[in-house]
Amino acid sequence: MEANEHEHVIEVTGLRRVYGGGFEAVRGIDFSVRRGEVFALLGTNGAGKTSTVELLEGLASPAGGQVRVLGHDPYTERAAIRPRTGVMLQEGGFPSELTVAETARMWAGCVSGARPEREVLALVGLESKAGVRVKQLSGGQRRRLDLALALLGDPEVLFLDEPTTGLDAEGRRDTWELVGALRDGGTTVLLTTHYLEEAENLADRLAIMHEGRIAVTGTPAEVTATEPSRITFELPDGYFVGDLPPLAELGVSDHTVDGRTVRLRTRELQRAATGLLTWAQGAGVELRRLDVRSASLEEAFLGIAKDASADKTAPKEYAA
Ligand SMILES: Nc1ncnc2c1ncn2[C@@H]1O[C@H](COP(=O)(O)OP(=O)(O)OP(=O)(O)O)[C@@H](O)[C@H]1O
Repeated sequence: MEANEHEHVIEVTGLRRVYGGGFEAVRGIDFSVRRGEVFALLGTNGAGKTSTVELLEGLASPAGGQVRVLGHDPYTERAAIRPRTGVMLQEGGFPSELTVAETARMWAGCVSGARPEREVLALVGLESKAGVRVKQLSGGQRRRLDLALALLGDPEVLFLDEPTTGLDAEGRRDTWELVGALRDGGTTVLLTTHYLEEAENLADRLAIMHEGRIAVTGTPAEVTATEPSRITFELPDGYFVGDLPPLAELGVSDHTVDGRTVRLRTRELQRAATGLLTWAQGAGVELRRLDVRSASLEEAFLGIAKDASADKTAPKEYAA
């Protein structure tokens, strides 16, 4: 098939997953992932990320709705898509007595057209550990081995379930670089993560799940824009909050005062900051400890999780 960057490689509509005891872990979700995109699924603990990814990987069948991966149903047409996808599970569960190279070789035997194991071990920085038994690897090195195995088939679509859990800061950066390079090479990546910084760094688009539903979908910038920005400063000596220009007219939605420290929240950051600085200049005063910042993905995440608990009916979505 001709590579088309607008092609939806993953399409999920009305997807539901119900476990044996009747618990509905995924409650009708919709999203799509374009070719060559990195898409992150974020969420609170137990939000339903792994339950969703398992449906995309064809490991279980949905209780309702539909999944298409590369145009196929991953459960009933597993044979068609398996050679074109790579899966990194949360727990690889490989025999701990085998060495790293033996594990890769064993796994390569299950993958049609597998790359040489040395090549994938080099990609994840494990070539020097080829002769080491899996049980002697650190937790982070095991995650890297899991990733190497997912790359053996040179997949078009890569599923990464918490790829950097247990990695130190350097290992995490290395994995981000590798995922970035894979994306640049045209690989479509769907990942779950608990690290908001990871999603901010890697994801072209993301969805935040909460209690089986998607609360918001969009680019990291679109999602952070759902939360107000903040301006913090110290009141100049001899001034009170009442001396500032009317805050509502500057687009400030609320403010708090703690001693001399004033904290403003606004969805119109430029207008509020300009108004405040113009006032300070006019008054000939300095706003000490001035800090102006957009919401981080973490603030948006916390705000969305809180809102989603209060209102389960209206997911926010931005243009794909
Ligand atoms: N086999 C199962 N039987 C019954 N309930 C399950 C089963 N597996 C998961 N669940 C429940 O489904 C919900 C979603 O779990 P899931 O593992 O998909 O969440 P998650 O978003 O991946 O969480 P985490 O971030 O903690 O890994 C949780 O409430 C979990 O307890």
